[in-house]
Amino acid sequence: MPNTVLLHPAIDHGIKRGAADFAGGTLVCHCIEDPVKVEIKGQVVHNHACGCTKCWKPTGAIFSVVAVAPTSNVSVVANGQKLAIVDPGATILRHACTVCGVHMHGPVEKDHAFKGLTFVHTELSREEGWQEPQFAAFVSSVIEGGVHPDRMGSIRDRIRELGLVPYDCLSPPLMDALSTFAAKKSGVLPS
Ligand SMILES: N[C@@H](CCC(=O)N[C@@H](CS)C(=O)NCC(=O)O)C(=O)O
Ligand SMILES: [Zn+2]
Ligand SMILES: [Zn+2]
Repeated sequence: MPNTVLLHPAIDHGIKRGAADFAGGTLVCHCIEDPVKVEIKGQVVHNHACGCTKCWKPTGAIFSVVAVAPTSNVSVVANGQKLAIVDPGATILRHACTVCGVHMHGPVEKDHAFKGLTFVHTELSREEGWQEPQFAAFVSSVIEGGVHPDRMGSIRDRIRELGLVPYDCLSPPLMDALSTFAAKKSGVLPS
């Protein structure tokens, strides 16, 4: 029987490769009137599916698709007065539209391996050529979002079928970056 598990509309029909020379684009929230717009200069990196409960997902999706861009490449260009920070205590300062609920940009500003990067959802842009998702992160966390644990086998099978590796935290290079940051901070590694 074919695997009919739906993860996220941007990947459910197969993953489309991004363009190497992509110039960037504009994210637009779901408001019909006065939408918030966020401009990203250049390509994103580390695009991935995320199963955690904190990342924004379109209606019906069990995964988020989220990437990062250098914060200096990200600017709010319209209706920024509608944005509010979802959780000021979180590492990722997710700025959501207070009318439609869509998360528009999430900078990391505290002392952290990802400081200087902003988390963004490229599906909010009409431009084509954004980097495609590279892996699936926080897969087990979809259970915390309400997915029955019995579905995890077919969910991981579908992720692999799409050509992604399912991880229950971040990918090994990103986990290594977090641990390298911690080791430098504690003095175990020279900084
Ligand atoms: N199991 C937790 C995991 C949350 C989590 O750690 N999310 C990751 C991936 S986005 C993270 O780095 N969060 C930092 C933050 O939310 O600021 C959940 O699903 O709520
Ligand atoms: Zn909105
Ligand atoms: Zn997440």
